[in-house]
Amino acid sequence: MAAHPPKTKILISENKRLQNLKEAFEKKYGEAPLFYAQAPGRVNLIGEHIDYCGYAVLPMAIEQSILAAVTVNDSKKIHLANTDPKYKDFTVSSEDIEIDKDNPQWYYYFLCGVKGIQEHLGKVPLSGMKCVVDGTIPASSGLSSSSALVCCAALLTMEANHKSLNKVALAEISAKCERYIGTEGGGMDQSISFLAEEGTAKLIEFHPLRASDVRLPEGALFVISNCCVEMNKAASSHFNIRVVECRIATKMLAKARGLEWGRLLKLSQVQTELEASLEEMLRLVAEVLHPEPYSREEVCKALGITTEQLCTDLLSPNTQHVTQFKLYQRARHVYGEAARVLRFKSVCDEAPSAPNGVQRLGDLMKQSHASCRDLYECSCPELDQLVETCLQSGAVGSRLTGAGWGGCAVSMVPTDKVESFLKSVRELYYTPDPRRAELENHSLFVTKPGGGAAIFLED
Ligand SMILES: Nc1ncnc2c1ncn2[C@@H]1O[C@H](COP(=O)(O)OP(=O)(O)O)[C@@H](O)[C@H]1O
Ligand SMILES: CC(=O)N[C@H]1[C@@H](OP(=O)(O)O)O[C@H](CO)[C@H](O)[C@@H]1O
Repeated sequence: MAAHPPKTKILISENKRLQNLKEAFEKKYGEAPLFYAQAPGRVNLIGEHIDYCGYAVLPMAIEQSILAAVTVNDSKKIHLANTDPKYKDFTVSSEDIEIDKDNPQWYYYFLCGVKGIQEHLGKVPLSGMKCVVDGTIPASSGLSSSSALVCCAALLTMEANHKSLNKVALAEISAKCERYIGTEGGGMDQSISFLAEEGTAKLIEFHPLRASDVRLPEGALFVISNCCVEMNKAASSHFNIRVVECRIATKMLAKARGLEWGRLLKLSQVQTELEASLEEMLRLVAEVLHPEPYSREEVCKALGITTEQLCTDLLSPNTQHVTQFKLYQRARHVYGEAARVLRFKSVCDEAPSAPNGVQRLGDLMKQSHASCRDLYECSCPELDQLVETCLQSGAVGSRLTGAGWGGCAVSMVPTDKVESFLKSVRELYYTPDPRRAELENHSLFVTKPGGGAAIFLED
């Protein structure tokens, strides 16, 4: 049976962040926290925009996290505050949780987690809670700050209501309930936030959800750098447009091969039904789809559906305006990237010192970035410039990580070159631009695989 998130006793006075949070909580509510919950962000090493197509991804948790201090009462009110003054206080009745997709405020992410647990427990009345949230994950930068917040809220709601669930169940509930905010993500972020273990990256596979250890090569470290452009997924339609394009491509490929296309939703399902290899799927894309964008009319004609059916069955609420769909490019990216994840994993599975291991992984990262940039079009000029700078500065591989359109790159750097790499990226990317220079402290750092979500009690 899958394990439950750890519950650890901790000396608050020996942990600066917990100590500061405890003081903020006491100042805000005039009482001491009962317990703390923490959920980490993640960096995805390879496998971008393929989790929602059903394909395996390869992330690791990072040290940065969402941490919350909590007390419980019988008021049925949930009071939320944040250590960052830009996130305003909010109070809501636990019997009346509504999430406004058109206005993705920070507390709605929190309430996604609460609502997910409430529904799982069968709409039982929830305890009242007072919470202060403290986050160290740069927001809207591809390191999963939103999912860490959702996971933290789900975990603390379980604890506040004296219930417990295993990590897999919590990850599945959190992936499902984050969709209340409107983005149709695939579950990578919530899965690694709960299933991460210190010292190892994970191959996360779906249907059923499972995680296996991936031993990273000796002699290289992973460095995160933020291009300093933010992109909020829920406040724009970029992300859901890609989800919808993949859904339409699924239907078109399935119909062309005589499958029951009406019930298929993910590109991986077409592969499973055809019992084909990923290489064969890439050939199928080239045979069936054309590189020119598809109009709505062409999609409707090919599938034999009306525009109304396209809008209600295939488009999401925030993609109703889209008129063109790049099906060929998106499907090629997905099948190609799914194959790169498997190659990355098999290189890692070879002996840690296998010949050219680091170089081969670096090449896969470079190919992944090129595919995200050119086929999936989820990069941006600043992120491309940063990836180039990282390669010039000594990285063996570098790529955007997370949703993209801004945010972070992850680079693999030979351990003995890390110092010169950091110096060079600082000089070439951050120092010349005053805004970037100001953000550099939290924007350029070495990262190692961290542990998953946990509850802390004061010792
Ligand atoms: N420390 C935090 N406190 C409160 N809300 C946060 C915090 N960090 C992130 N968020 C919420 O998550 C949103 C970012 O979500 P999103 O754009 O999906 O980015 P990411 O890629 O980091 O998940 C922020 O706009 C904010 O509402
Ligand atoms: C919550 C959510 O929607 N997260 C999705 C998003 O991550 P981030 O916005 O980087 O957290 O983009 C990646 C792209 O690989 C995955 O699809 C993931 O599921």
